[in-house]
Amino acid sequence: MTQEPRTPAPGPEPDPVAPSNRHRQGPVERVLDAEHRSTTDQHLLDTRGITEFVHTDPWRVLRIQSEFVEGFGTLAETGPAISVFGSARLRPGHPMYAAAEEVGRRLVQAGYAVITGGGPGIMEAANKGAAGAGGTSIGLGIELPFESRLNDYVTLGINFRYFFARKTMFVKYSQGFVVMPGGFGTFDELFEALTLVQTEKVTNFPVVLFGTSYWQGLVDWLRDQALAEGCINPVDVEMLQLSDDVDEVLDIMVNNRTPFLPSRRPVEG
Ligand SMILES: C/C(=C\CNc1ncnc2c1ncn2[C@@H]1O[C@H](COP(=O)(O)O)[C@@H](O)[C@H]1O)CO
Repeated sequence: MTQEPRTPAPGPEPDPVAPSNRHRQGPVERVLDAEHRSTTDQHLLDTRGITEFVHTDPWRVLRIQSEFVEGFGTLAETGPAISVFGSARLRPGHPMYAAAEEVGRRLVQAGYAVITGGGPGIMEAANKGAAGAGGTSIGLGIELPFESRLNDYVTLGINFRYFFARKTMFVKYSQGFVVMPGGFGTFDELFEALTLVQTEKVTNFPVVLFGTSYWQGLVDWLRDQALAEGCINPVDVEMLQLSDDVDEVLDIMVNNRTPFLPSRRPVEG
């Protein structure tokens, strides 16, 4: 048996573009029937289920982006700053702890904010000196597999998941590096700066190695091996300024003295 087509209900034809059918989804406006109307907020709040996306690289890119946004947003108005690096393991009572505290204090008195990795040891000492002098004492912490937290002397802190985002902040927001004795973490920060200066990604960027007896061996090795083998240029060794004297460190930083300027490039020919 064939079914008769349904006769439309009598009455006026519905107007598909009537104002009541116009529907906004964010900035976009569409004509939609009631069945297809929904808001972006509804989708956001209703949708659950698949959660694996939070462990994928595209999602990580957003987290990485958020670290840059947070870092730039927090530090943009910091004013002049110097980063102080050094061992997480040299604790109060070590002469370098006292020296780092003095460096932090003197930098603040010279008008700089002090930036550290926000951890214990030398980082804590530099933050302590800076905070004690009433200055801006910045700690850029890093998430580690073992418990780590910002030291008690950080007055402005940011915690990072990613080393590379954090390292960008040290370079972007400081005018120079003071590198106290330390281990692999300190070497990483030191060689990051040296590479950026060598490749002219940053200019006028003094790097001082504080503690001649600790660092002299590295400088000698760079000269006797790396330079002798032609892996670096003489100006690359000159980038490193050794000092045991806080006054001298201040002088180098304040006067922005980078000894290899104006041109680092090897003469052609
Ligand atoms: C070792 C312990 C905690 C480590 N906590 C750290 N917190 C923040 N930043 C750190 C930490 N450890 C290393 N860093 C970074 O590397 C540099 C020091 O590393 P090193 O290997 O000790 O030289 C330092 O400048 C930080 O930026 C528990 O005691």
